Amino acid sequence: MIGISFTQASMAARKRIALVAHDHCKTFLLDWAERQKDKLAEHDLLATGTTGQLLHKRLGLPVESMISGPLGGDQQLGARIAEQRVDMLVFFWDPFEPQPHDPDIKALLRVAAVWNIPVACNECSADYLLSSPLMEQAHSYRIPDYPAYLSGRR
Ligand SMILES: O=C(CO)COP(=O)(O)O
Repeated sequence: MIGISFTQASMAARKRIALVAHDHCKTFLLDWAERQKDKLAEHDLLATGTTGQLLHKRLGLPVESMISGPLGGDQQLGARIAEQRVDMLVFFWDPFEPQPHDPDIKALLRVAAVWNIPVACNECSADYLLSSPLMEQAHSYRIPDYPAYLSGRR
């Protein structure tokens, strides 16, 4: 990435996990979340609108819900990532159906890559993430050095 320098940030042991699923993938996410409930309960959960409502109903855990995805929820989560208020994204996006808010979805996935947060796009990768020893410990990771970026923008 030209013109961007990086710095180290600390990710706390307790993660802020964003959970999102498109309609045809919601059952997969809900079943996965129920299976992983004990692990998820150790972290803070947030989600797009419908996904959050369904997760709360299924798990009985607190879930901070944004607006529904097609109405701007993906963008809300993207903004939280840019503000370093989300540590991890589990997004079961639908590989078989076009979505009306595709630009928002791309933007969410892009900003997650920019800020170097772990992303799982399906059940198997989500299992790999949750089974990482890093889930239970604070660790440092690389993020864009925004003050350095800004001082170079003269
Ligand atoms: O569309 C979504 C993500 O792009 C998900 O939104 P909902 O959780 O509101 O269905």
